[in-house]
Amino acid sequence: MNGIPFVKMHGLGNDFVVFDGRRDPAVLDLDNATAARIADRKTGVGCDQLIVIEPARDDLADAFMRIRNNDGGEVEACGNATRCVASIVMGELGRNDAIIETVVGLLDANGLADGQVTVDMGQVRLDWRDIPLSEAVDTNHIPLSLGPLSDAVGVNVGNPHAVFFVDDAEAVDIEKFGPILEHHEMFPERANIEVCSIIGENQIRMRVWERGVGVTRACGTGACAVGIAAARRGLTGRKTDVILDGGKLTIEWLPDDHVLMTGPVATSFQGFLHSSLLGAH
Ligand SMILES: N[C@@H](CCC[C@H](N)C(=O)O)C(=O)O
Repeated sequence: MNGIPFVKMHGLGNDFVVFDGRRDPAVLDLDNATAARIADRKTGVGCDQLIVIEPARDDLADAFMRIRNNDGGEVEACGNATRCVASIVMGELGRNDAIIETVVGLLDANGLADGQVTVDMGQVRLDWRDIPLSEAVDTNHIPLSLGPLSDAVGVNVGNPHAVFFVDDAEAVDIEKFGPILEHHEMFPERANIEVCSIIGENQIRMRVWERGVGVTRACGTGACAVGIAAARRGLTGRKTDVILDGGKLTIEWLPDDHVLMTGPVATSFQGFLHSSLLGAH
């Protein structure tokens, strides 16, 4: 078969094209335009994020994971893809644990008996400079309003998130407000936008507009941000179930400020990338 092999995976419908750069060096150092062409659902393979597994840089890590959004831009974190990559690496190692390296650090992953994967997404950052925000404001009450959305909580889980609580998350036109908020001047690196409602004890319904993608069926780092935001506001405890369009993630904000995310991993199919999609590479 011609072309570069990839596997199409997803976490709760948040879908990925996963390449193995350890075996196929042609996928290392993709430029943004090439990544966007591959991720495009009309002209390419189609995915929310394009993932390249690379050799680990750190001796402690089992593999490095590079993450690009659907628009081709490289980003720091992707919770759902980390579970998928961890499941590949754990399979290779014949172990139930793996350390996945990203541009923001080392993430510990553990496979559970029921097939789900837990990832320690690292230390959460809550200072305005770290979200980052463009002004020194209380990140538990960011003064920002648009339509039915106001008073956001800022959380950085490796990547920037703004969480809005509303009475009914289903009623919000996220396609309308998401892109405006993603590009709001308050967020110098743009932001992922979560809209959520408390629907029971330690149960949160969440919808997401992802930076560099749009509406997705799930966002792992977004669910972490929502769990942390709800606990910061005193709306839930530190362990919550977050219900996304694609299903449930369990989030636990630990006393040392690390955040654990637990959820499923799925493989859709294996394919080969047509060389024309790699352009100059
Ligand atoms: N789908 C992801 C997040 C991917 C990156 C995000 N769109 C960003 O730009 O920061 C997840 O599961 O966390």
